[in-house]
Amino acid sequence: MAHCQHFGVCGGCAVADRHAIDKSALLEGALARAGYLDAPVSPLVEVPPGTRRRVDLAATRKGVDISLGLHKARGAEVVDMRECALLRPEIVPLLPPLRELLRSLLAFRRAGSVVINWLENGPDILLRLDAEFQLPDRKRIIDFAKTHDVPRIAIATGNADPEPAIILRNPVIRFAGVAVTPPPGGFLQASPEGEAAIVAAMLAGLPKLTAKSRIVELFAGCGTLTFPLAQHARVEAYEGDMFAPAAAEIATRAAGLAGRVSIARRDLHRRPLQAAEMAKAAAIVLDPPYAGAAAQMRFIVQANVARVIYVSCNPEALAADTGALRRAGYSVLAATPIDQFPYSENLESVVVFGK
Ligand SMILES: C[S@@+](CC[C@H](N)C(=O)[O-])C[C@H]1O[C@@H](n2cnc3c(N)ncnc32)[C@H](O)[C@@H]1O
Repeated sequence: MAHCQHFGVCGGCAVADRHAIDKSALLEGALARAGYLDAPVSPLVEVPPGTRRRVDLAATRKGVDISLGLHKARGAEVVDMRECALLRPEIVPLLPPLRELLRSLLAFRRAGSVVINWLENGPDILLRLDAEFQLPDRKRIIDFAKTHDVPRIAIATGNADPEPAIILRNPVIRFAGVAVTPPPGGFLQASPEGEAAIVAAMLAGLPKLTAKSRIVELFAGCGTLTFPLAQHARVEAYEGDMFAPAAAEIATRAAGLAGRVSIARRDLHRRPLQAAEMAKAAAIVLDPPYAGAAAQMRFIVQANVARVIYVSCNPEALAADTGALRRAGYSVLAATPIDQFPYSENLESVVVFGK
């Protein structure tokens, strides 16, 4: 029996047995391709199913039929999600009323998406649809939020920036005790358990620090790693998203950390941080998007900082990016594979480089 009725059709899961993919071998292979043949790879950290708090669902309308779910493994069609072994259990029961809401919206013609981030005080929802939201739409969305106790529903048409349609209360997530209100649909690690494993491996990889130590963090999102790092050193963080740095900045001030954490918006592909800007840091932590950090790596190598911690969600990008570290004389001090995406070929990992 497969773990889900949609298995084999839905693109969310590639295998029926999570252990069918050797994730430690994926990390070993990536590091070998970067030239690290005997890297010390730790045992796999398994993240339990039923813990995923973030999902980006596709929605389609064909006549009166609304489909809301993930795309098929092969093909663009949407598999109408009735169950999911990976999502936290509160999310799937929200889908039938969400389908009804979508059916009623004039802003939904043919295709859209629904991002759900399940935060500390409930689901934070972003509806991205293909027509303008009308007054009746807004009223229905407000009713939905009240009926289902949804802290915030934001809306966007096409590629426009999201705007909140209703905020019942500020949606909140805490990183190392610091309360952050992420932007609508903002990036979060997929599960609290995966996040905790990433943070633990990252903190274990820090060098000895003093009160004056400074850590440079690249691709910081809205502070998932920033605030845990700030418990150990001053952190200078950079992030390219339009809204996430402001969310982290507001949280920084509210937590009284303004002297310890700075977060700036910067497109690190177009305007990578230069070597001189990272020099004298005690460590560089980077957590790039799936495509990796190609433009940034040359300057990290030039900065010649003794410790580089690379958090990766894509072994291919990890392999491509870190060959330059090996050629510059860095060794792998620790490598932790984290199965944050069970039943899929994706792998999260934290690799600590030192010289
Ligand atoms: C894997 S996420 C990590 C975010 C954060 N470290 C966390 O754990 O939540 C990658 C981040 O890189 C950001 N990003 C993508 N392209 C970027 C670019 N060109 N410059 C800077 N940041 C970028 C994304 O917005 C996202 O926040």
